[in-house]
Order: sequence, then structure tokens, then C-alpha cells
Amino acid sequence: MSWIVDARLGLLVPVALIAISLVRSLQKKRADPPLPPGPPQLPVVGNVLSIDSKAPWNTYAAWCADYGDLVYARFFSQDVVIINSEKIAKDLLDKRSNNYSDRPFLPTRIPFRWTHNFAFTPYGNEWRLARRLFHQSFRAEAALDFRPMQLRKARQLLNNLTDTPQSYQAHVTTFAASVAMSATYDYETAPLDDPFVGMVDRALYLGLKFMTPETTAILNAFPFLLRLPTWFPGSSMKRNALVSTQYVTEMIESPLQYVQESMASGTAGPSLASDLLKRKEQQESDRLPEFEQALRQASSTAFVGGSETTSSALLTFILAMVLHPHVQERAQAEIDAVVGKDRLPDFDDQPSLPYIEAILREVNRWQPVLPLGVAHAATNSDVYDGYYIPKGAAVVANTWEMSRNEIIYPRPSEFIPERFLDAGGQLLDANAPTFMFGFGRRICPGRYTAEASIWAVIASTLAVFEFSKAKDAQGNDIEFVPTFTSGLTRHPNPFPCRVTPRSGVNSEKLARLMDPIA
Ligand code: HEM
Repeated sequence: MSWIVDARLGLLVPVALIAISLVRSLQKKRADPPLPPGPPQLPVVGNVLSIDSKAPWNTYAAWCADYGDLVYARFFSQDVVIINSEKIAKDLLDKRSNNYSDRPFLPTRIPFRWTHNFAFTPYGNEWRLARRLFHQSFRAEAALDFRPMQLRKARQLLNNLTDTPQSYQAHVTTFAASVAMSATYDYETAPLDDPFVGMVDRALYLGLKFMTPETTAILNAFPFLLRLPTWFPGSSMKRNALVSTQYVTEMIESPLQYVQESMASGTAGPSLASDLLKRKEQQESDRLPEFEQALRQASSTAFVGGSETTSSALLTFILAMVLHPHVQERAQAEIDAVVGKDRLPDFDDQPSLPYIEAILREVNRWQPVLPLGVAHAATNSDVYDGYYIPKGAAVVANTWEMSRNEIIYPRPSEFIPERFLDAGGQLLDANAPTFMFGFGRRICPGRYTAEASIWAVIASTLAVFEFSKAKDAQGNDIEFVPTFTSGLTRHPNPFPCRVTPRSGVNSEKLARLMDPIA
């Protein structure tokens, strides 16, 4: 809690703890139907203290082993139901989606101006309109229009990797940001220090820091922390909220202004924002305010939702190639056999490259980018399999545990694309993972664009580069144990990696290969 309260505020907390404890002790335990089984709770804090804050999915996995696929926990006053199996996730979040499409209350959403992001908007008409506007550009058929741009960006990535291979992480981040900015605003990002990307980074950094489940649980329990005036000693919360509001406003308005200016000068290409700005002109005046709000939500969520997630998956791909040279060799042999060496793969080749597809699936499964998805919430109380799910409970689909299902994915911690292929090397449909994109009415609406981006990078980079372990001064491989970031999204921390041209590929050849599209 030290990042929220200083020593003086610490005096207020025990008072609040005692008050909550009294209220809790007056509340009756449910007997029939019972809550799902779960770990024993401490007074007031519930299970918060037993969570591994760096990797909560590990705590949930341990609870799953002890209590089963549906677990009940409590973080302060927040009921939490953790779903550890895909079947239960589908039963509740897909089949009963009218009851499980809300989001848990986020105390920082309004003060930090995270109302712009419809991923956190409560279920209702406001969310529905923003999602509908978003969907029109990112649904499966519409997302096909992004593909030439995605290939072009993947080829820019090849150039960047050729010039400064050691900056592979920055290049991958630039690729993901650049696809998102192009699809949303038809804006070409600068390879380094792009002003709009900087605005998003600033807003995201501050916002996500205060949107973690732990902070949320504390603020839900002690909402007064958000109301303390800025002059109150130790109150950083309100000041951070003001700065966040300023950053978020800048992040939303500046790119929209860019699109408006491009439209006025006749230089705007197709994009989500230009399409919505045109449609705004046709709205009745009484609907204009809600359309304006949805337009801002749809466009800013596209960038925020699309860049960090995609770059995380791509870093996992590079890590997998460095650690598994035999997978890389098999993929390159497939590309050489199907595409040849005189051109780069494009989306027409996709159906003929099952091993590349299997790598894409395994990247998504092996290290899920959102190990706990984004929590849903129960609109009303419900009963499932004899267990009571309280109204307002946060419902967490434990994607991590689903990715570790040994029956569907034997040896789950290993990277084995072959698990998705039959004996003849053709793709199996039965075990294709989809859980990493979430469930029900909230399922990731950017998934078609995300998968196309990841495919474009896998196929393009493997056609011309080799990823391998970096060498030390003596020319020996630098061995390492991969580590990962933690938070809402997760990706590998920087690791020593060498990106070298495949034999027969030099800069002239690369320039020739890229010519038709560049
Ligand atoms: C590897 C890439 C990606 C992964 C793993 C991923 C995963 C997810 C997950 C797990 C959710 C929450 C679903 C739920 O609540 O059940 C989500 C929501 C969302 N994603 Fe993605 N995503 C990815 C890429 C993208 C991209 C590229 C975009 C935009 C173009 C995007 C836009 C969104 C939006 C707008 C939501 C909020 C949906 C809502 O609340 O209605 N995502 N994503």
C-alpha cells in the first residue's frame, strides 16, 4: 500500500479496517446453495495477502489443484470467482452472456479518465455503441482490408531488423504500434520517438499502474483515498488522477485532430477514425453527444488494446525461435518449399503453410498475453453446478490454467507446434486454442487483426532471418533462463538474441524481395 498512502494516512486505515471488520462480522455466511469452494479467508482482507502479486495465475493454479475448476475468493469486500476450465468459461461467459458481460467496478476508471477505453466500460448502451463502431472496422471481413498494410509494416520491420538487429524489441514494438496507428488513424509512426506513441505510453503507464486488481481492491475498500484533496499530506492519488486525465485527453484528442486536418486537406486515407468522423456528420443532433463519445472510445481503445498485446505475442515468438532452433528450421523448410526463395510470403500462401499456422497457435497458447484475461462481472446472482455466484462478483477466466490443460496440451510448458498438426502435417481443428482472446460478448474484437499481424511477422521474418542465442566474446552461446513481465499483459523480458540473415540473403536480395510491396 506504500504507493498509495504515506505514514499519516496509515493512521486512517486501521480505523477503516475496524469499521469494515464490524460490518463483515454482521454479514451472514451463505449456506444454501453454497459458494464455490475456495481457500480460507482472513478477516477483512479475505484472500488478498495470499496472492503472488507478480504472478497471480500461479496462486490461482494452486487453488485450482486444491479446490477444483470453480473457486471462490474474496479481496477485501470484492467477491471473486475464478474459472479454471474452458468448459465452465464457455458455460458461463458464452452461454449465459446476458449475465456475465459486465466489468467489475473500477474506482480509478472515472477519476483517471479511463472512461475512454470501452474494454472497461460497464455492460450497457454506452459500451454497446462503442463496440459496434469498433466492430465495423475490425470484424473478420473488414479486417481483411488491413492486410496489405500489415504486410507492408512487416517488411518495414525486416528493414529495421537488418539495420539494427540488436534493437529487435524496439522494432517489434514499433511494428505493433504502427499497425494500430495506421488502422485507426491512417497515421505513419516514426521509427523512434513518435509523438503520438509517446502520448499513449505516458497515459498507459500511469493508468495501468492504478488499475491493477490489488490497487482496485484497496480503493474499493477505502474509497476515501480517492477523495482526499490534493493538498492533503501523502495523498498522491488525486494528483495522479489529474495528471492521468491530462495525458488521456491528449492521447485521445491529438490523433483525432490529425485526422480532421488530413480530411480537410484531402490527404486522409481510410481509417477507423476518418470513417467515424464522416458518419458523425450524418447523426441527428440529439444523438451527436453519445456518438462523439463512442467515436472517441472506439478509436482510442483500438490503439491501446492493439499495440501492447500484439508486441507481447511477437516477443514470445522470437523467444520461442531462439530456444527451439529445430522449430525454426522446420518452418523455414516449409516456407522454402511453398514460397521459394525469390519472393516473400503473403496472405495467399497462408493456407499452404500449416506449420507457420501451428507456430502462431503455439505462441498464443504457450505464453498467453493476458494470463487472466480481463475480468467479467456477474450482473445478477446465479447458480452454477449447485454453487452460488453472488451479484457483482468479479469473474476471472484463468487463461493461464486453460493453456496448461495436460489433456488437451500434453507437456504444456513446452513449445510444441506439432501438437496442432495431424500425422500428415495438416492442421487439426479440434484443439485450436481460442481462450486467449476471452469469452462471450466481450471476446476480443481485435483478434482477426491481431492474428494477421502476428502471422505476417512470423512468415516474413522466418523467410529471411535466423533467430539464435547471442554469442559471448569467445563465440559461445549465451545461455539464459527466460523471465517475463507481470501485470495485465505479460511478455518476455529482454533476452540475449542474435538476428542474422539466412544464408543467401544479403541487403541487395532483401531490397529485391521487398520491391513489389515497398
Ligand atoms: C495477441 C493479441 C491480443 C490478445 C491476446 C488479446 C486478448 C484480449 C482479451 C483476453 C480481451 C478480454 C476479453 C474478455 O473480456 O473476455 C480483449 C479485449 C479487447 N481487445 Fe484484445 N487482444 C489482442 C489484440 C487486440 C488488438 C490487435 C485489438 C485492436 C485492434 C484488440 C482490441 C480489444 C478490445 C477493444 C477489447 C475490449 C472488448 C470489450 O470489452 O468489449 N485486441 N483482448
